[in-house]
Amino acid sequence: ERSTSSFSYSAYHNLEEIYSWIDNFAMEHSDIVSKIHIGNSFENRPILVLKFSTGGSRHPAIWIDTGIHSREWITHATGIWTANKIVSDYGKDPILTDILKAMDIFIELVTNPDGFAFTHSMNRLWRKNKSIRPGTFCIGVDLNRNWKSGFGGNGSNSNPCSETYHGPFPQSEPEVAAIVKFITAHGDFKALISIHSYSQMLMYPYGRSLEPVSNQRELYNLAKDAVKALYEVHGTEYIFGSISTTLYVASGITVDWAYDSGIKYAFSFELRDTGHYGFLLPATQIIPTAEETWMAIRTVMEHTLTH
Ligand SMILES: O=C(O)[C@H](Cc1ccccc1)CC(O)(O)C[N+](=O)[O-]
Ligand SMILES: [Zn+2]
Repeated sequence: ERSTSSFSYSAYHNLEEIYSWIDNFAMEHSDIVSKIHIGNSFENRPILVLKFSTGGSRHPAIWIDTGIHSREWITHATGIWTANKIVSDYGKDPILTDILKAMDIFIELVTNPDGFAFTHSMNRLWRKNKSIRPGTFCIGVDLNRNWKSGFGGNGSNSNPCSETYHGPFPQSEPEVAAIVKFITAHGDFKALISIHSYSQMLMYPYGRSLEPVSNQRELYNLAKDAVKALYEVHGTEYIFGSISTTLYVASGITVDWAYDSGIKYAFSFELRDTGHYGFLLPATQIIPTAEETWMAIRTVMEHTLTH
């Protein structure tokens, strides 16, 4: 009996439960799934990535990260359900099967493990990582402001006590540096999807400026198609557009770094809801959220495969 079949995909789980699920999941699906240890967090927890591959040495790749902000629990839960969806649907869903025959998918489920552990132990609304440095008593860097692209610009803060503190220098945080090292060494990522909550938005670069990216029209139309596919599942309405024009200016963010590194299909999701529950989204909404989000993710993946 597979231990992942006793795992509840409709409940929130703590770090230990997720890490043991990752181990079991990779073992039980070893034909297509492998677990990669890409580094360690500030408090020395392992940073783990699930790789989905049907073989081939040089497949172009797609990156998905969840939980970069630790309080956004719906994102880890959605990522876990999505991982299981991929192994369940491979060989059955022709679109996914085509994607996986040609491309590899990498999912980092707990992108901020120290912060995530802290949301379970001490502060449910913790956002940043848990790094500490001389000169301040305030803890943590906003990992979605620590990337090199636009580092230190508007929409990030140099005050270590700020929730959007960008850190002392780009990639100062091990959680960011590990991803940069992995994606750069791989060298053939075609798409990146960084998943946040909440607001119900699908966004693309830039965050650091109002200037449109070169393939803005393509990204706009892809986001429109993805949001439509999402809506058709449960009627959830998303807005979409560039980060700076749809939400606010934010600098040093994941998707701007990805785009500037040549990943032309870079997106950020803001999952459910629009503020009623916010970060405290009830577990009853995990599976409906994951089901609708999958349709948008699959739309982005399919476009990446065919363009
Ligand atoms: O400010 C943020 O990093 C996200 C918005 C965002 C998401 C992706 C790229 C740039 C900004 C908002 C959130 O998901 O963190 C929710 N929040 O403000 O806590
Ligand atoms: Zn966030």
